Amino acid sequence: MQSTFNPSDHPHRRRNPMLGEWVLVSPHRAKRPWQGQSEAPDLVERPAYDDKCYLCAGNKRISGDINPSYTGTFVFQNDFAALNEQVPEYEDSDPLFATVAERGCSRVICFSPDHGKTLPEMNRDDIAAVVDCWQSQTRELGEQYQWVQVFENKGSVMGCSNPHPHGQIWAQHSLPTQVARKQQNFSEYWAAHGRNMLLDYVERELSSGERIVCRNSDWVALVPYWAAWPFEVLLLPRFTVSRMTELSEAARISLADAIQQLTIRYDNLFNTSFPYSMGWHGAPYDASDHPEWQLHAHFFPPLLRSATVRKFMVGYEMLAEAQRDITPEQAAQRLRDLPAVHYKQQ
Ligand SMILES: O=C1CCN([C@@H]2O[C@H](COP(=O)(O)O)[C@@H](O)[C@H]2O)C(=O)N1
Repeated sequence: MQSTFNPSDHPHRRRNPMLGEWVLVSPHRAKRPWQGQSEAPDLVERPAYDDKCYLCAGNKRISGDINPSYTGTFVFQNDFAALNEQVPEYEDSDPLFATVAERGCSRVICFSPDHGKTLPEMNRDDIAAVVDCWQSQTRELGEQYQWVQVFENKGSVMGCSNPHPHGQIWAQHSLPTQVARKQQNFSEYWAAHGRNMLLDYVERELSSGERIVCRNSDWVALVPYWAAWPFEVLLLPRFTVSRMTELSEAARISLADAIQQLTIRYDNLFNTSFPYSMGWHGAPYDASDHPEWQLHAHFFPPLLRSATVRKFMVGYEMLAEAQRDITPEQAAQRLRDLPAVHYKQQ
């Protein structure tokens, strides 16, 4: 047995300080042969307009509403909303069957009228228009709700029900489970150290460099030390900002650049439209300033070793804790070394 511990060879656990959870890292497992399920690579070239698409400009949605001939982003109320306002008050604090009525809203944001262009294929100004829309929607909904969840499910393998590039915005009165847990851990870190956890973390990562994927003057995309998904990325600001609504125009433009750099690398990893679920977390919309919070985005991609082999969070991960094969450092290196030009433009 090797006398000294080597994190690139030896199984070990890493702790996620945002969620207070551990991840099992088993570096040697990445070498095992794969004879399981293969995902069909997404090599489909989509047209700029599809007359059967419910999200395309000018088309009729399932509700019978006609989409406007939009030329930028387009936001509509989800016709199958998971949350709505017409809910009577109800709360039962039974220790085994606690229940509370929840009110909110669900919206869909079409990134652009182009049915075939995902974020990595859009130009930076059009990505900045998506960022502006995230900000304006969050500002509007943050007036009424404590929590606004901006997210995108990209690719059919992520359960995305419509290929037209889009995201969703759900807003609600309660703090969802993951957010409440972050609130607790950020507050405890602030109380113990008098500093902001993610500002400390981003400084440590920038000085180490080994998990950085790409960066610009305002933002850094990195594979977090405690990443669970193989090519999971945390997108962090290098400046103090606790909510999406506080981003200046310059910070929104540099964010569009960071998103473009990251998602191009993602597509270049396996020369396919790289599936992921992504979303933003920032301070809740309540009366506090929340100096313990930093705005940040998570990218959770399922692919593991090719356009057709994905990681499954099943078995051990459902019963014990998240587990990964390649280390975060190896994943970051793979992404960092990829070309900055999209494979379709090469
Ligand atoms: O006519 C439609 C089609 C899809 N939708 C909504 O668009 C959303 C697409 O998002 P997903 O691809 O992430 O499922 C989905 O939640 C679905 O309910 C409408 O609201 N109206």
